[in-house]
Amino acid sequence: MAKLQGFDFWNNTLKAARFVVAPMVDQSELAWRLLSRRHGAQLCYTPMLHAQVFVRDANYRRENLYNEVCEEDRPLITQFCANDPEVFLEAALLAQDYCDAIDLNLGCPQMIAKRGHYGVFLQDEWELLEKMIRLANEKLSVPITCKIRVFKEIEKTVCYAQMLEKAGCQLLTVHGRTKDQKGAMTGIASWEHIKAVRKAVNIPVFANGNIQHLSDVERCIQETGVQGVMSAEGNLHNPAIFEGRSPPVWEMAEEYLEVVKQYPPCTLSYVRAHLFKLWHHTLQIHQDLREELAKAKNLEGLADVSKKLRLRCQDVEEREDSLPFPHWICQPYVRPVPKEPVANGNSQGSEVKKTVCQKRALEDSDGSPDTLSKNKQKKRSRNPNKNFCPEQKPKYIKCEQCGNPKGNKCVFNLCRGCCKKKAYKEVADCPSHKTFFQPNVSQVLCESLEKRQISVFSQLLLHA
Ligand SMILES: Cc1cc2nc3c(=O)[nH]c(=O)nc-3n(C[C@H](O)[C@H](O)[C@H](O)COP(=O)(O)O)c2cc1C
Repeated sequence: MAKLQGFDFWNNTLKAARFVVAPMVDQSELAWRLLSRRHGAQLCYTPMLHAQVFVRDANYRRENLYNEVCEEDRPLITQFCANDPEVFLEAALLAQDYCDAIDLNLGCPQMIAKRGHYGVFLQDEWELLEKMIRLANEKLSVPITCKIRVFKEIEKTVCYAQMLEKAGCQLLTVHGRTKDQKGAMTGIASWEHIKAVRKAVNIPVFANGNIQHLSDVERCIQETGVQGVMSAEGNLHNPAIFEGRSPPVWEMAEEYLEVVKQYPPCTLSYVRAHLFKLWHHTLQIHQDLREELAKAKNLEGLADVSKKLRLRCQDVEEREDSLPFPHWICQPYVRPVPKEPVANGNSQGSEVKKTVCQKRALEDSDGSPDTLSKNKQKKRSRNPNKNFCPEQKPKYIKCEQCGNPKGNKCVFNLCRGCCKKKAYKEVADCPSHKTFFQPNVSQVLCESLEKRQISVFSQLLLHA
């Protein structure tokens, strides 16, 4: 049968899915996808998989895709990060029989993506992207889709989307944030950009960003004209988001734990992370259980903590059920508003505007103290004088050979590694690096004493 394309693919294979669970590393695993589907999600993505590792490592393939195959988990899109057309194709060929489409991640803005040269860091390499998508579209039996971030300029974003469509992309997810809107500077996504892309291409478009309630989904579709809406953090904090319900957290937590048991194995750290997100608000109050949750060694341990949280909530519920937003109700995670306005002005979503969300600072941001990433905030709490401004960092004198900082008093003006090599080669000492090759006087005395003792001892033996 001929491969379905664009709207036919969306209508038939994806069954015109409107409610989509985002690809989420360590979080959109099978159990979570199944839970989300039970509560209204119509399409899910696997977490991002690394194409090169997928090709070379059979265990990685089994653990992250093959062993997760399950009838109820369709339609499913497998997402890869890749930067080489051949490798991407090879990985996609190995995955295509286990899913309904292959997605290329062009949105990841994190440091790890920068180092690995993938995700949003391919945003300017149109020729390479064109090649990757064209080859995949030609050779795969399932459609190829892309998930992108926007450029600051709407026109450039539109041209980018058109280029991807022309290369063979059959469905486009547009995350309405730029490459720099990450960590503490996440801010609001621009639906203006998404709307412009929707108008300019002839393939289905999913909008991503600013989705915290079902009302956001409906407004987004109305304002942008997209086919569907993708949620990541909104879904993690309320897996029933697409039902338009805000159930008690324990209902979702217990159902999730049941699914985990039913579909083993599920990595314990994923389960723990889900429980931390679900119970986020309650754990602000019952801080003592936070540590217990962090330290639980197995699924039963995690379930026990979850149960304790439920009992405490139910206890409080009876006494304080007049609270407008009780902490035990699934609800979005509201982050503090960044002090600086976000570059991307034209953003929508009245409810979202009130609850501006800054994403977790997973990636290193290099901003001011107001916008320090979580990692840097932790470092700052350990050392209040820590300075993250690159200009104000102390300047080190460089090793003459490799450019690393040189040892303070190194006699060769080198770093430890280079100094050791030089000292060894030249049989020379560097007291500052404690490398000694020239025997000193006491060493010589010791050695000769030792020799004398040995010879006396051997003579005694001879005469014995
Ligand atoms: C825990 C977590 C993991 C994520 N992993 C991925 C990923 O594997 N691939 C990807 O394209 N985006 C990933 N993202 C980004 C989301 O898919 C989404 O684009 C982003 O969170 C914005 O959507 P939201 O406003 O609904 O959270 C991740 C986000 C979160 C919170």
